[in-house]
Amino acid sequence: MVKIYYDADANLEYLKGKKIAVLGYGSQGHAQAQSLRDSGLDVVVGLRRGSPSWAKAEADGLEVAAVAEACAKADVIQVLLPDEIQGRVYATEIAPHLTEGKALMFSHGFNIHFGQIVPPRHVDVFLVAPKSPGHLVRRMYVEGKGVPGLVAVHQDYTGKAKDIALAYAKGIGCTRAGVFETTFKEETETDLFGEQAVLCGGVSELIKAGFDTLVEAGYAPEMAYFECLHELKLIVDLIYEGGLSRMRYSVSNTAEYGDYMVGPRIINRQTREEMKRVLAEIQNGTFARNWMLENQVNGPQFNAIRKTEQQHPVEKVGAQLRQMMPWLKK
Ligand SMILES: NC(=O)C1=CN([C@@H]2O[C@H](COP(=O)(O)OP(=O)(O)OC[C@H]3O[C@@H](n4cnc5c(N)ncnc54)[C@H](OP(=O)(O)O)[C@@H]3O)[C@@H](O)[C@H]2O)C=CC1
Ligand SMILES: CC[C@](O)(C(C)=O)C(=O)O
Ligand SMILES: [Mg+2]
Ligand SMILES: [Mg+2]
Repeated sequence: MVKIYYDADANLEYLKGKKIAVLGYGSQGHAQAQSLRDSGLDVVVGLRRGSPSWAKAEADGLEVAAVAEACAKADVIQVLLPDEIQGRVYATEIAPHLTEGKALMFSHGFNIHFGQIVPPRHVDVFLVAPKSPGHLVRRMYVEGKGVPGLVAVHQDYTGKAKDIALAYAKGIGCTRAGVFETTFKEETETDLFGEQAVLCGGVSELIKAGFDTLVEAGYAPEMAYFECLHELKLIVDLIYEGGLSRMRYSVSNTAEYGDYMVGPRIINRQTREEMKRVLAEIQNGTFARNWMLENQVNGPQFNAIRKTEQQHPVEKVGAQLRQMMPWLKK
């Protein structure tokens, strides 16, 4: 049975009097740094001098320093830089400051699990991984709620690694929703699988395939956009609140019958076989190797696909339609 920790299991005192360096001020960095600060903890954000993130963090009232400087003064170093550059920044700017008894932490186990970062024995190494995009981590914290999170300890040098990790999870609101104990291996492999097969890769392709099918059959792109993208959020909100059953309770019986008849034709045996192959490539390191190699040559394939995807007609019609819904802008 998986162990779950809530507010009462975590004590912020383990971080009181300690300095926390949050490296990066992107999706997770801005959310975690601000929430830790609002939880009464001492935070410095580590960034590239003069970068857009530096100005943002300063405007949000946070102490900011260059990465090496932040690591030098910190007791706990949270690495919220893009996964693909963590190994390089670790070697040059973080490792020299990992003196005995400090803590090195992550929100994704990629670099530790795939051996891109090998910390010294004399530090704690753990992860606190919110199961949510960063902007919602912050929004939920501000609303007095929280997103679920994962905690895993890779190295416990001080004997206090889990206590410090749970205090950190409390500082960003995760213990309000529940923090689940796991391992770096399990977090890394399930996170990669989820984002590739379902949450990002699976959903994006499903949206485009549905949209293209309707448009190619002569229906208006606006109709196709509402059916295949806009309404998805409303359906997913119902699933999020009460599972598939809640969604199926709320939609019409016609929609529910269509769901049962057609869903398995779209996500069929072949798709499930492919999912198994995708998982195997994550487990045996093929995906990680390809991603690292892609970055060694400055991401030509990644950048080209990103550009093409931004030009897809569903993005063009969506941009126009969302202008009519100004409340979506933020
Ligand atoms: N996105 C998410 O919601 C989630 C992310 N994670 C994990 O969190 C980590 C961070 O991801 P995410 O928040 O998406 O990252 P982002 O890409 O959103 O942000 C990266 C930040 O790092 C800064 N940065 C980039 N290069 C450098 C550098 N060389 N030196 C110093 N700062 C640099 C960027 O600032 P600038 O470019 O302005 O210099 C930016 O502030 C990853 O491990 C990811 O897997 C885990 C759960 C969810
Ligand atoms: C689903 C994508 C994610 O894993 C996340 C927001 O949890 C990520 O890496 O950004
Ligand atoms: Mg994730
Ligand atoms: Mg991820």
